Amino acid sequence: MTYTLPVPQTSPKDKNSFAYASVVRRWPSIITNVIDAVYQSNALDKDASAEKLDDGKAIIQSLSKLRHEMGRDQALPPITDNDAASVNTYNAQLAELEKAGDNTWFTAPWLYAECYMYTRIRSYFSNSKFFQQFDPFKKSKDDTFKSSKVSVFQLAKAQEQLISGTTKPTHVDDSIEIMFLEMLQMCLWGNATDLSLLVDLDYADVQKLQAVGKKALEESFQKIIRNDIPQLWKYISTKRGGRIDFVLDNAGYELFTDFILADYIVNCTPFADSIVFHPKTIPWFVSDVLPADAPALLEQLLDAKAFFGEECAEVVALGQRWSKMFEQGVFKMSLPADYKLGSPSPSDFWCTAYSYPQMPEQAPELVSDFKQSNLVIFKGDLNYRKLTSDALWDPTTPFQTALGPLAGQFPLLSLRTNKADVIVGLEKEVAERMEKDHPDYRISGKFAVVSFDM
Ligand SMILES: O=P(O)(O)OC[C@@]1(O)O[C@H](CO)[C@@H](O)[C@@H]1O
Repeated sequence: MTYTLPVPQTSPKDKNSFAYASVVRRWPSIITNVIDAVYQSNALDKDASAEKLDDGKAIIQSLSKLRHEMGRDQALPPITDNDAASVNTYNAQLAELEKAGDNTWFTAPWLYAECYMYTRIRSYFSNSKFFQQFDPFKKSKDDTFKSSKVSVFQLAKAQEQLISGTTKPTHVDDSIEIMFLEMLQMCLWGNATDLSLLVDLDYADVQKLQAVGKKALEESFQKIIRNDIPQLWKYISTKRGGRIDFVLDNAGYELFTDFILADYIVNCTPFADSIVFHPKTIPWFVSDVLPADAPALLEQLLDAKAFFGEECAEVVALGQRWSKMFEQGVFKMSLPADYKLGSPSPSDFWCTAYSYPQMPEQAPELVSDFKQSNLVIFKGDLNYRKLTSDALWDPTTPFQTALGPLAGQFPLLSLRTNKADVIVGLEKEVAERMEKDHPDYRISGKFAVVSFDM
């Protein structure tokens, strides 16, 4: 049966919302950056044929038109993409929005319009001749990962110490519980610094959010305003063997922290023997992981000196161990590294505008697959927005209520730093205190929630 959401979704119609600020300020600047990436690609390719240069110019023209449309709050036209299967779902949803008169940039639900924007941007590349596999965000992903050098080196050293000489335990003790908690936190805060947010943060903020020392983690523990780790621990500590899935978020530093946690789980706990990582199928929300981003990260670690500009034996060792784990199938990406962007695949659902309560109806094969997993970890803000339908729930609404028909389907954990209006699962007293003391707690990226359902 089709799920009917009991509350409205967030919308830029509310001028006080983060959704509104994002449509006004962030999206145009993201489109400008894509234009710049295409321009640079043409400018740097000294051997480019006139045909390729014209191809790039046509994309730039379409992108400028898109930005103009947005600024004028025009109606969203149906998307035409020669390849992408998900385009039909966008156009069907758009037809429904049109009936309700909510089919312009400032009247469509924020989640729909944002997913639509990335799919529209993708369509220009997909329909081009020379830019079909071009990721306009690749350079910014790499640049930001480079600037995370301090935390990357620190984590690599700690990880090598932790893992070398460890044999995989068969039973659980207090030290595993303490370390597991720290690892989850490290991975959670790895989400704080995604690229689309960098529009609003300065470099010092980013460094602070990436701090991984013991003291920093203790401080950030206080900032987890809903914390289901005790419930998660009760469940996961009984698991032996099998697999855990990560529905990924950002490439670079966040993916590095995902690999650290995954490495720890398979080598230092009995909770799973293998990990499956789920990337996106098209360039998405600026910094989301594409299939090719995982091998690229391994290469960057293997050649740490060239990439980070400094030797670090532990970083290289991590690159070597993780490469081996991929070869052995202990780590696995759900799409191959040579996946052709946008081509039909079982992962199409991730780049639709559907929320996850619609997963049982729209992607039943994903639900069946996840039922085989010990735990599915959803990383980041966008996954949280989709888990909760990006709706205007009262903050004290139970997470399970917001999950709708997804609740109880498979064990799931959301690790999310708060970067959007939606929030659920808070105690009344916490919600009131946050509203009073930190009115921007939903969007600043400085607070987080860890939510679990099984
Ligand atoms: O999923 P992520 O990387 O944690 O966050 C995605 C994000 O940066 O993009 C949206 C705004 O454009 C917000 O939901 C959120 O702030």
